[in-house]
Amino acid sequence: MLRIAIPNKGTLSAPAAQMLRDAGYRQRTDPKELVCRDEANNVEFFYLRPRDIATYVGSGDLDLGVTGRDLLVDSGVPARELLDLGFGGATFRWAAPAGSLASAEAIGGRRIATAYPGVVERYLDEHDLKAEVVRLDGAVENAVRLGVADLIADVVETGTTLRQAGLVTVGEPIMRSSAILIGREPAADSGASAQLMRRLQGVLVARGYVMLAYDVRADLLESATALTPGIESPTVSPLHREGWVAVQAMVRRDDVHQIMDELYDLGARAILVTDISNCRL
Ligand SMILES: Nc1ncnc2c1ncn2[C@@H]1O[C@H](COP(=O)(O)OP(=O)(O)OP(=O)(O)O)[C@@H](O)[C@H]1O
Ligand SMILES: O=P(O)(O)OC[C@H]1O[C@H](OP(=O)(O)OP(=O)(O)O)[C@H](O)[C@@H]1O
Ligand SMILES: [Mg+2]
Repeated sequence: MLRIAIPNKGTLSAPAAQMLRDAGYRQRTDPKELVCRDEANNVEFFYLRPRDIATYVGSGDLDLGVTGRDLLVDSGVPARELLDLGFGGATFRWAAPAGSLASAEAIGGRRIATAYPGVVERYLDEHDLKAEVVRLDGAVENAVRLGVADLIADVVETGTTLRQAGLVTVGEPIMRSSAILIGREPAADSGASAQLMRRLQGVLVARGYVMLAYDVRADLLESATALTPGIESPTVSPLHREGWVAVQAMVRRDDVHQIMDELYDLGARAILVTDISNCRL
């Protein structure tokens, strides 16, 4: 049975469970449950703190896990990223009181508060810088005004927490994070984990694409399919009406309105958009 770690609470917990449900897996119904067996799919889910997930996967005690890229890097364990899951996006950044730090190069010799010492130390090593790392558990934005640090390194999503603490970001992001599926290094080559990956990829495609269908005059088909080339190739079927064809193709959800406008201007009609609930490409 495949054993998978899922965040039990926090930012990544609900979207991770939803993505697994969308991929056809059973998930816990009570947030207090810490284990959920999905007999039909031969998978067992363990609900753990997101920060601990890389530890369990790196040690080989669990096969796969869902965590943040920043948390995987911070842990330093021998687990690797298998798939970007497309949610939980955030940047990890330096921040300090406005005007107190000219650039990221100026962090040398300062005191840095963070809940991610592994990420900060990796940056310091790579940039040949020395600084004091003050390890905190959370609410790191308070550290500067309370005097324990000169700057912080933390997760920034909307920037609201930084602004409220009177801090501004300094330099480029240290890293860009999102929720990822992680596995052991070297990879455990199991059919069940390949199946899970295919299912999750199916959900990602279904979320990113829609199915577009329209009717168009046959002499305009080449121009129309240039706008909707699909992933492999568009499906073209004859219509009862002489000289017209029906076309079906997947298009990126973000582009669909622009493409519909262009198809309409070209002369296509009966343009319909349908959500894809899942797929295997
Ligand atoms: N707005 C956000 N705040 C915090 N983490 C976020 C945010 N958006 C995405 N993430 C990601 O979520 C993960 C951290 O998850 P979570 O917030 O559950 O952990 P935590 O801060 O250690 O736990 P908690 O806040 O529940 O004590 C990281 O990978 C981080 O990049
Ligand atoms: O840019 P924002 O949208 O404001 O989000 C980022 C903030 O949210 C998280 O804190 P969380 O609420 O998880 O508390 P914590 O610091 O105790 O982990 C993170 O640590 C930042 O403080
Ligand atoms: Mg948090």
